Amino acid sequence: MYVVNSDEMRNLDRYTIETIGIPANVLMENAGREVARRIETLFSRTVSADGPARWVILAGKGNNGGDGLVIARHLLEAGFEAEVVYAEAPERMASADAVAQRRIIERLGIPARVYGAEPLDWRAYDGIVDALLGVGAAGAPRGPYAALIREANASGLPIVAVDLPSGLDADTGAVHEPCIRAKLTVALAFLKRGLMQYPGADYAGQVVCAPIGIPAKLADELGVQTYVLNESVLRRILGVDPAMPRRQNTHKGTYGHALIAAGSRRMSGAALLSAKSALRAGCGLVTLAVPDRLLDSLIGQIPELMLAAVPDGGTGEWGSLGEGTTAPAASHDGSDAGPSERTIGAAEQALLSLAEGKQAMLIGPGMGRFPGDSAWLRAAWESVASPLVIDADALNMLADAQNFAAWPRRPSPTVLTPHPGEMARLAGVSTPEVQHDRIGLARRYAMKHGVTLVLKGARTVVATAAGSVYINVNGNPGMATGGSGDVLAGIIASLLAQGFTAEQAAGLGVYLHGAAGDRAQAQRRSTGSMLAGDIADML
Ligand SMILES: NC(=O)C1=CN([C@@H]2O[C@H](COP(=O)(O)OP(=O)(O)OC[C@H]3O[C@@H](n4cnc5c(N)ncnc54)[C@H](O)[C@@H]3O)[C@@H](O)[C@H]2O)[C@H](O)CC1
Ligand SMILES: [K+]
Repeated sequence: MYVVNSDEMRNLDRYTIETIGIPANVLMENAGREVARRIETLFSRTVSADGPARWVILAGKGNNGGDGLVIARHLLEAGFEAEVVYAEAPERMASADAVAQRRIIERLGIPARVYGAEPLDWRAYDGIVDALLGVGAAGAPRGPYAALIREANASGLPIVAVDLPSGLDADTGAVHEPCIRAKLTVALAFLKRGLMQYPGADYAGQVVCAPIGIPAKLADELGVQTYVLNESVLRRILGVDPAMPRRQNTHKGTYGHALIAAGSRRMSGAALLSAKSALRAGCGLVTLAVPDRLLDSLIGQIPELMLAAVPDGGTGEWGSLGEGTTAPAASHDGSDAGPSERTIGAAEQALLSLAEGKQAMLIGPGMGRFPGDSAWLRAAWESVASPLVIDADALNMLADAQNFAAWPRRPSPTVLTPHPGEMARLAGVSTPEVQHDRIGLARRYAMKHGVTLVLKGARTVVATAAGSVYINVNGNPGMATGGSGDVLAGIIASLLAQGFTAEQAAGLGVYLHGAAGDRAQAQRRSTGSMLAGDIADML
């Protein structure tokens, strides 16, 4: 359930060896035996009645290679044939523990050779163990490492990666050229971040985590704050029950009232999707505030929903503020604020008074952009007392606000739910830069701005202001469809209205959203035909 980066793994490793006193060679033995055991369970020991399956172990010069040598020994013991191919001359083994393993291999007479002397005949093998590079790798695989990776990938044989596929960046999930394409990756002691984000997750194949004797509680003690978002983490780390049981003696007021400011003439459906999802996620009441002209068209579409009209000058758009009062603008930095004062429109006043007495507010789905919107958002940012979810167009208002970093911290929770494009605008980087290190970027942004950040996309990342990160692993590509984000934003607002903290609401919300998406896929038996409304219906 813990996910570590390479620095954290090195610290855990060192602490276990030096402070706890478990010898490094014991960890290496455990690692090799655990990987061998997985191979024994998943792959046949025999190719025919009279011949054992033959595996080749590609061994690098570090401890990852040392693990590989232990694997060779255990595979032989289990009835496989095993052969070692060193990436570099064995005299160049970099660690004392790997050297010790090499001597054992030599004494046992296990066949071994150095890559490059003569061409490898890959047809002689039934499987490959990738023990070339582990968490000690730096940059793209070089020299014989790169050549071996290319040949292994081209062989078509099943590859089992030790700790992580060689060529994968353990910290980000970015892949170097070349990178092992594994069928199975056995992560040692803890999952590495790179295995949990794309494209790394694709190269890792099936991922299992094997215990090697490093006590899990050390991760907590050494400050690891990154987790896989599964039921056990929801319960034990976030302190929520995903079944959301209710006490008998409760009423709708117990579950909070959410206000959703959303929709415009061309995107009223986004507002309905958010509102429906908020209701389905369990809050007691939901009020949807829309530009006045839209209101009639929404009546009766969701009977449980309450509607509120915001003055729009007959346009059906936000921001047609109409007659307003004047407020000092000294604290406002929005690009449209006047030098000394700013007009508060009737729409803004209507919305702020609607927000009073609500337990959560969502701003953004289908809202569109309008002149002065960044300053408008800042007014909500400062005036709305309840927890706030900022989604979709409202995120772009935030991105366009001058000096968002200097906005005051909100006293109540704030959740931002960008997709990678919106995240790029918020952070002032390109979308590929966001995708290159989603966990790192999300965490830095959340900590810098004191918000809870939900960076959407396959393997959604939830990052908190305190530096915790949750990586979601459920959901499916059917959820890559218009309106899916509106559903998520509605769920999170609903959970906030019910009194969950921002961290709980974002984590549980992302998990429930993915679980509902998986149910929708199961019911439709297809990802292509899934609609966002199906996700809302499956909540
Ligand atoms: N989790 C644990 O506590 C244990 C992990 N084990 C295994 O050890 C590796 C990490 O071992 P380390 O020696 O630190 O590094 P590597 O084996 O990953 O390789 C480093 C080695 O390779 C050279 N090198 C680095 N980058 C490149 C490159 N781009 N191209 C070519 N060569 C490169 C570098 O010079 C080093 O010599 C961990 O993943 C586990 O598999 C322990 O066995 C048990 C305890
Ligand atoms: K490896």
